[in-house]
Amino acid sequence: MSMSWISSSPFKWSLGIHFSRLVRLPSMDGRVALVPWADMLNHSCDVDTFLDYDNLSKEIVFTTDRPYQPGEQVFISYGKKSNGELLLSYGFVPREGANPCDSVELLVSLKKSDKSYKKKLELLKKYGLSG
Ligand SMILES: C[S@@+](CC[C@H](N)C(=O)[O-])C[C@H]1O[C@@H](n2cnc3c(N)ncnc32)[C@H](O)[C@@H]1O
Repeated sequence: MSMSWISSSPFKWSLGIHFSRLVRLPSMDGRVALVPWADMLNHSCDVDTFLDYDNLSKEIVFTTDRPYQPGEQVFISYGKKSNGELLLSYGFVPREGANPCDSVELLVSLKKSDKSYKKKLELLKKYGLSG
């Protein structure tokens, strides 16, 4: 299918808007929405605030984990994501040590020709590290 009717700049802009501003709604099976006022909220690893769809009021509701003072910046959690996930999805990384959810994925491969193949495989399975 030809995509020549889409010029690349508006397309990239739309993708950027979509990926940096969409909100996942837990009570709607993780469906996503663009919520105009919510796109101003920055992420903090220290808060447990979230947005969700309220079926009773038919509104998007913002729930905070504590009271806020007038003028104080209100943060939201974009989810328990590693620094790599935050960088790829939102283009920023929390300062060093600020993200308790940071993790690194390690891919371990095992060759069948390895003389300890069986033993290593057993151990990987035992500790839930085998795919
Ligand atoms: C939903 S928007 C948040 C509002 C945005 N800061 C603004 O000025 O409109 C998401 C973007 O805000 C920025 N952002 C959010 N939280 C941040 C943080 N803790 N540190 C640095 N940049 C952050 C990132 O560029 C991210 O892609």
